[in-house]
Amino acid sequence: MKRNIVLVGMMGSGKSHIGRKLAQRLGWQFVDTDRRIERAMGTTIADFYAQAGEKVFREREINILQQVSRYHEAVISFGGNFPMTAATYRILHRHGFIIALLSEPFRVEERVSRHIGKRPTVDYDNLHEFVHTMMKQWESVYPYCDCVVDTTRGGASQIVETIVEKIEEQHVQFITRVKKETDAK
Ligand SMILES: Nc1ncnc2c1ncn2[C@@H]1O[C@H](COP(=O)(O)OP(=O)(O)O)[C@@H](O)[C@H]1O
Ligand SMILES: O=C(O)C1=C[C@@H](OP(=O)(O)O)[C@@H](O)[C@H](O)C1
Ligand SMILES: [Mg+2]
Repeated sequence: MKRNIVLVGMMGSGKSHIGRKLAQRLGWQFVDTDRRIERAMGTTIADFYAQAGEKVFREREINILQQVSRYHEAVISFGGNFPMTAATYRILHRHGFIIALLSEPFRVEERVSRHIGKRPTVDYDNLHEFVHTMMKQWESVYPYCDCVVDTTRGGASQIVETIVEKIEEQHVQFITRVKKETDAK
């Protein structure tokens, strides 16, 4: 039995966008680790990253994983460079159905170019090469994910339905949140 759905994968694959829509479709809560960090730190990811540095940023992401991994009925989107180590994978996999999103390089380049400055680790001067390297890194992670979904084409609603179908095909069982009487009020 799983508790939640986690979305991982390269930047620009649509984790935040699709994650929100998937949560709406399921009537679940949506958590984006970037938004959590921004709320906790009272600043943007770009500013926090610039001030605190990569090591502290990754520690924050792992800390959020520890906070949210036991949530029920939540769709949780992680950052595109979230450290997928044996230790973080164990936590993700224990409670979460892990969905990796991937898109073809041209689409990733197009999407990450929309909000320059938002993603602090992107090398915009060598974007093509940067995306290629990022894809290579993610390739080794896909085999460990419960399902991989291509988000190059199709609107969000279509991709969400593909994900729902895959979950049904795999007969994934989720522990449902115990509804309190006050929920209905
Ligand atoms: N299926 C899609 N169709 C059209 N636009 C999309 C789709 N998925 C993502 N986008 C857009 O691409 C950009 C990057 O998506 P985002 O969800 O932030 O990706 P990630 O969180 O994986 O970096 C956003 O502007 C988003 O609205
Ligand atoms: O790890 C990183 O360097 C980041 C990845 C990006 O995640 P996305 O995959 O959601 O774009 C971005 O949102 C975040 O601000 C920083
Ligand atoms: Mg995102």
